[in-house]
Amino acid sequence: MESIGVLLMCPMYSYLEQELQSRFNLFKLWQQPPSKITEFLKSNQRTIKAVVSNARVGVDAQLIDSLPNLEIVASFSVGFDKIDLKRCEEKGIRVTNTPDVLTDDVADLGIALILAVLRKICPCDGFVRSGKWKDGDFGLSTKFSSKPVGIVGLGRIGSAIAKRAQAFGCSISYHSRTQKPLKPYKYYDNIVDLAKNCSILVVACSLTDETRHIVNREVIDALGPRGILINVGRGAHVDEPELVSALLEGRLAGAGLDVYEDEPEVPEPLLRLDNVVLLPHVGSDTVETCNAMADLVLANLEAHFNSRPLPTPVI
Ligand SMILES: O=CC(=O)O
Repeated sequence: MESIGVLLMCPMYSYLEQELQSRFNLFKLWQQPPSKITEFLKSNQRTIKAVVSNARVGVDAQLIDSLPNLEIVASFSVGFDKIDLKRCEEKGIRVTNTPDVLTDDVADLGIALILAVLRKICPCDGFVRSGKWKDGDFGLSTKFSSKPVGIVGLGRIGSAIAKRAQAFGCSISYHSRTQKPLKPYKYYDNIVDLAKNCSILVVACSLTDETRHIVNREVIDALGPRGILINVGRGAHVDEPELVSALLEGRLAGAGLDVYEDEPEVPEPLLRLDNVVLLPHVGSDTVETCNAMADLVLANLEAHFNSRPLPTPVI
């Protein structure tokens, strides 16, 4: 394996980097000066047979075209919306991701965001630290248990969020492309109707052309001034300027966001709102899960180069 060239797109979890380094001929793209990247790719194009990407960086058609011996793209992420799947398919390049191992963490964080927004965890923490508690009580927040929760996308992560929210006594409904006959939750074929009928809307679907900006002004207005929006999917699921104006105008009660349209940029007005909880895209970032994701990336590469079936193929 030491002779197989693997191109790592950006700095990643150190354990993964070390293991790739010890098993393959590892190239680190970000260590090349931008003006030298074309030359670097040209001089190593014969050796590089695999690319390791992640949710933030992906792999575009230009890079794929510049690596004629590329056989596999292994993403250190469950989402593959930044990988040009069409180009990979055209060229017979395999693509893998890291599903299942991160489901619990992302679902846990979804629930944490709901609780943080409704129970005002961050402002409460600030209240204690600033010493304001000595001047009086904090005030009231909003109950989570038994609230109606609407989930956009009832895949692995959406289902795990549903299960957790059920344990809080919440009624669960969902919107997805097709109804899931085995799921005991109310289905809406229209996201606006889902938003009208819940007070917590959680986005947990994958990003596709159909789900880009699926949460638009109409959906936000259907959720209404007592509703909150939670996004653990992708920033581009939400029309961000519409979300910002709804929050500023009081047309939405709050939001808990782990993802943004233009990461790491976060719309500036959100930084001043205390009914919004902002996380830096850390849904799966626990030691346990990152170890498991790294092992899955390595297992996919090893399987591919030993002509075994891929553990978690996308294509
Ligand atoms: O966003 C994170 C992932 O896709 O794994």
